Amino acid sequence: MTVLAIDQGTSGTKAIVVDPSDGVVGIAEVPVHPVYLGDGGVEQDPQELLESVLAAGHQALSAAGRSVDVISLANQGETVLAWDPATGRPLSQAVVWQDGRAAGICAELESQRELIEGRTGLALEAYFSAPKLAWLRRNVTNEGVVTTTDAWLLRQLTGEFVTDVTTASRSLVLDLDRRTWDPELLELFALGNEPLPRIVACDEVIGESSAFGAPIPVGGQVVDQQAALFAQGCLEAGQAKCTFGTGAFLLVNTGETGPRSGNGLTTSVAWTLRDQTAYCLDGQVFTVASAVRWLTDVGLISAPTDLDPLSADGAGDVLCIPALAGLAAPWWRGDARATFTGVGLATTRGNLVASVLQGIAAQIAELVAVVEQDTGEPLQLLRVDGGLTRSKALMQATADLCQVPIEVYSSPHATALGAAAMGRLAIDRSLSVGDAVGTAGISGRYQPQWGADRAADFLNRWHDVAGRNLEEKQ
Ligand SMILES: O=P(O)(O)OC[C@H](O)CO
Repeated sequence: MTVLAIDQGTSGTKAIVVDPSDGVVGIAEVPVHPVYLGDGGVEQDPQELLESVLAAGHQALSAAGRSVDVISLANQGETVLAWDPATGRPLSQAVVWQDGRAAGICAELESQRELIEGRTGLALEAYFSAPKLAWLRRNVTNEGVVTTTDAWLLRQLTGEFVTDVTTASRSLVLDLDRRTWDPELLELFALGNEPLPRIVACDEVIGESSAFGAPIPVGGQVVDQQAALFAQGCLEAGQAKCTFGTGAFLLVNTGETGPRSGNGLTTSVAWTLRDQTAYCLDGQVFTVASAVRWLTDVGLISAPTDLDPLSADGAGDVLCIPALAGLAAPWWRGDARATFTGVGLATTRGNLVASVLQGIAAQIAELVAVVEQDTGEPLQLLRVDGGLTRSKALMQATADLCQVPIEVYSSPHATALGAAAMGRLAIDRSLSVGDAVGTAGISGRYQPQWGADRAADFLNRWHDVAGRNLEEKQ
């Protein structure tokens, strides 16, 4: 069964054609261009998203030179828009997951925090989709429907009005244990009268698409992070992956139950496959490739390939909290901003670059510590994927500060491969979940080179600076 898997991400859309015996036989990538507004807004042009999906799909298919049996779609998770259900025409810009403008809507619901967080497993934060949907209704339009981008793209491809259960679990209006829309929460966000997409499993065939020629079934729909967790073969409780993309996203499989984190992580549906649901705990670093793009924009590096040579001499006395778009789990301070401390006349460009990489790794180490607290088990191994795993300096800093061995996934297409495996499960009911994923190849390993004391000392100092930074903002 050959699959066209499309990974519609924040900075681009990737499409791959995967054949079970020949592997990836066609690849195409089309960039998309988020616009960073001064007020914390981050928007995308929905038409650009759709065109990128169509262009990447067509290009991958023509590179592969063969037909496919199913089309799969991984999506950004929390990016939303308003659109006309009759025509599919967008009625707003897409409001991107990094957009902080719905923070006021969350603040208004402060007294309901416990109820919302307990029922959804999430944090009452503008990052998730329902506050953004409410923001669109209040500030942009009362017309049409408001949904996450997957529901709109799937409508464009198939004519169906659906979202998958993993995407719904990133909304703040899903009852996580029942996996149904929650009327009480919808009322709280003033979304009670909105038509909502039907929630489907990740391995459901939702319809057919003629967007790429002859009609092809569409099945295998999932949030991009969950797709990568699946591709990395994290099928057992306790197995974890971190994807280094626009942000970094650490997910740990928790098995058939969705335990609520007492420590600031969030809980989502990892997938529903073969009528079985798996859950995951997840923590986020909002800016990783975004931080590297910022380093490029301000002229500290000319391209991501400069990261390793420039940071070779280390950060010196410089400590960086790279909170360029706020701090996510476990702090949940969207208002935080980046700081550099310890900068002196002898500080070099390389010290600043190294401090940003260390700051990213420190945030991941904070997440690992919370995962260990929540699960009561030390993490044995962290599997990683995503473009920035090419930075050996960043991977080594992550191994050093997390004090965990790291294995780098051998393919640069983890997310698309995860969606493709779900697509195969959708059209081949005899295929098992384990056989659909196969064995993850490893292209690199990193062992911690720092001792535990050195890592703890660094993290204590880093944590103090982060804490002072947050106090000053209060
Ligand atoms: O577009 P990516 O790959 O950076 O991932 C987006 C995240 O899933 C947002 O939560």
